[in-house]
Amino acid sequence: MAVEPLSPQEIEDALTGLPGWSVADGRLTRSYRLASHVAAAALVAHIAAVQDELDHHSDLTLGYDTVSLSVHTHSAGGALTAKDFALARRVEDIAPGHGAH
Ligand SMILES: C[C@H](O)[C@H](O)[C@H]1CNC2=NC(N)=NC(=O)C2=N1
Repeated sequence: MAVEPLSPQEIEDALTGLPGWSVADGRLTRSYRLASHVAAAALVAHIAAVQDELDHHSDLTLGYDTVSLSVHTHSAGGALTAKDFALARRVEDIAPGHGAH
């Protein structure tokens, strides 16, 4: 399925519904802080499952007590698309259950 790049206005509008997320170097990105390394690793595993479900994958980085995501859409030439924002919204849904903030 072809997925279209979002316009700058569409990106701005989508970001207003995603506090904590920003666009850096053309990628949609957010970092979370967790209570421990194991808690952070559990969030990574949960995000990985969501990404497989959506068939859309971020660069996902595990730190000591942090998890960072950075995503754009390869199949749209690296543009930001609705798929990136759909993933961000799903991650926002699950992150609080891991104590992420
Ligand atoms: C074949 C498979 O559907 C594609 O490779 C998917 C997998 N995950 C993906 N993730 C991201 N971020 N962009 C893509 O274009 C993409 N394409």
